Amino acid sequence: MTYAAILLDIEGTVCPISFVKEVLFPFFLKQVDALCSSQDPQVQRLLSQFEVEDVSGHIRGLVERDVKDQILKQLQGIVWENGYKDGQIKAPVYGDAIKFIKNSRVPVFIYSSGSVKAQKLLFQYVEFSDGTLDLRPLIKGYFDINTSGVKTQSDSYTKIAQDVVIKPHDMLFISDNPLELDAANSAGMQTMLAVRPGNSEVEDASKYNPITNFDQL
Ligand SMILES: CSCCC(=O)C(=O)COP(=O)(O)O
Ligand SMILES: [Mg+2]
Repeated sequence: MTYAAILLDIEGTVCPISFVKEVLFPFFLKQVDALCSSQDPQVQRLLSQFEVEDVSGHIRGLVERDVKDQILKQLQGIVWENGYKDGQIKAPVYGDAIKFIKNSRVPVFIYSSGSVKAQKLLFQYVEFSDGTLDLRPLIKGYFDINTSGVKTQSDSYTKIAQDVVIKPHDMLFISDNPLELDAANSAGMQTMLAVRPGNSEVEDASKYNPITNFDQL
């Protein structure tokens, strides 16, 4: 497989799903009430876009159902920033993914449902030895549902390729989600399935070019 750029999903690909579901989401949920009474203008502007009476209940429901909602994802980025900055959160990026990003001979881009702000925080505070490692200088660009659309639609991948100024076929997208791989494939990208401990089992995984480790690239 030859490619000129690589596009990586986050959850279930470069870090475990359990980090998002058992660390990031609970951290956010604990702050929902404080968030809803925040006087911060950016937070207030985002909250006002939820056209519901029970904003706090609505937000909790979105998190519980793991809805990839643009407003929610921006609010999560704002809340997680405090957790990363005061050392409560460190991102457990897989060792093989760290090694791959460090040694990649092609530019590395990220595409996640998490906001670009949340993505940058995750790569700034990568758990490493007894401290953290900042991988941001090695990441060429970030895409989210706000910049590029939802990850299960092929148009999103067409737009990303246009933004990177590359032919879709010259980009390799790796994700744990076959629906995302189908969408990227329809846009002409090459794809691989990330198979990691704790990921949902994928029917017919062999047809998606599965890898369990970035050393296999
Ligand atoms: C950027 S870290 C937060 C991850 C997140 O909120 C999420 O929904 C994960 O989605 P992904 O597209 O990375 O599978
Ligand atoms: Mg994923």
